[in-house]
Amino acid sequence: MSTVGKTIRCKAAVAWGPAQPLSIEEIEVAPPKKGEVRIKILATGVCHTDAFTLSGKDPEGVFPIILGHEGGGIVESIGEEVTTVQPGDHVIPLYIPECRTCKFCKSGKTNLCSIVRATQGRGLLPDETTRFTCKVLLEISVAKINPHAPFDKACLLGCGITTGFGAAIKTADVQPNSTVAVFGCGGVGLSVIQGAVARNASKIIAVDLNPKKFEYAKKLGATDFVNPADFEKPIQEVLIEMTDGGLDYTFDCTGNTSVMRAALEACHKGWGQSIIIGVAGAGEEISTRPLQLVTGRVWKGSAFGGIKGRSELPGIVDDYLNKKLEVDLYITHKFKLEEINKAFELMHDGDW
Ligand SMILES: NC(=O)C1=CN([C@@H]2O[C@H](COP(=O)(O)OP(=O)(O)OC[C@H]3O[C@@H](n4cnc5c(N)ncnc54)[C@H](OP(=O)(O)O)[C@@H]3O)[C@@H](O)[C@H]2O)C=CC1
Ligand SMILES: N[C@@H](CCC(=O)N[C@@H](CSC=O)C(=O)NCC(=O)O)C(=O)O
Ligand SMILES: [Zn+2]
Ligand SMILES: [Zn+2]
Repeated sequence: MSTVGKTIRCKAAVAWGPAQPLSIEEIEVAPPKKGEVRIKILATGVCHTDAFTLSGKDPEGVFPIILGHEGGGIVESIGEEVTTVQPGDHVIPLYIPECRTCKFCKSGKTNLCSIVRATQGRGLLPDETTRFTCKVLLEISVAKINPHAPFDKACLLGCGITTGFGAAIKTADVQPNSTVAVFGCGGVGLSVIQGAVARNASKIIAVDLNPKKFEYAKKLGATDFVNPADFEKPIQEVLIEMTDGGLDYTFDCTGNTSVMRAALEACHKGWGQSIIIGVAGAGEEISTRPLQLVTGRVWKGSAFGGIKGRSELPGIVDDYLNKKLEVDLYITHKFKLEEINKAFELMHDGDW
């Protein structure tokens, strides 16, 4: 029986409050309005940003909330005036949309489309309402992808992998034969490594407190492995000694503001660039001696790897299908929705 135009009942993992386990609830999903798309979500990854929001440290975290911004699914129905996707299309939802008409989209300088940002942090659509309670998005927040891509893999391209890969190849524009250090080798950091390999960097140093992450970093092409716990001196000094004065590019993929400082200060004087990808908690700030910047180091940030979701994400999905981008290695476990809390526990343990 067709569900078009009707309210749907489905299951969702709801966070009722900070630091509480998610609870599986039946929710109602209203039909999409003008310019909106209702999606049947079939798979989702868990990104550290989900854990961050769940922790209560996200200044924009409003509860109750249905987490999960790394998804894949099929368009179930569309609202009036939607023209670029239709029911049955395979899609990845975008947390940064691409309207192609706002000042940001037209600038050619950024992927940070502004259309939903004002209401997004409050869990609302731009008309200040919600269809929830579920996955109804604006048409501009949907990337249509190759239907041959399996959702349980492609969903990871909806955040972590694309973010790290894009930060290396787009935001930093890593050059051949350059040196790179990646702080934090979770899903995001491992993908920076993939981007650095794609750009033929000559030295790629994986930095993590958890040595288990080095197995993955090695498989993806990191050349050196450094655990800050093995050294008594600041990690930036260790890295500067290893690289004859510092790195060409460093990336923070931890969200820890002390690590962000170390990553900047590990850069080579005169030209080193440090890219902040990690998300830090409410009230946290970064600092360094201004001399670090005066002497030519550059501090930048990157959201979703600088990737424009509708224009560029479908090509990244094709790169995966054409075996140019590794995704399968990232999947350590698969859980049913009812077991979602185990996924968060494993992310915090990092012990798999
Ligand atoms: N800007 C953007 O668009 C995006 C930002 N993010 C952010 O990027 C960050 C990484 O996300 P994700 O890869 O999913 O996270 P993970 O938790 O999977 O990975 C983080 C890694 O950093 C390690 N780590 C923690 N502290 C340190 C330290 N002091 N020195 C070195 N390594 C350390 C962790 O080790 P251990 O296992 O021991 O904890 C872990 O291996 C998060 O802050 C997330 O919110 C994510 C997606 C998009
Ligand atoms: N709500 C947080 C900010 C969260 C954040 O930094 N989001 C990143 C993506 S992280 C994905 O896993 C992002 O793309 N931000 C773009 C933006 O416009 O915010 C807070 O308020 O600190
Ligand atoms: Zn994410
Ligand atoms: Zn826009």
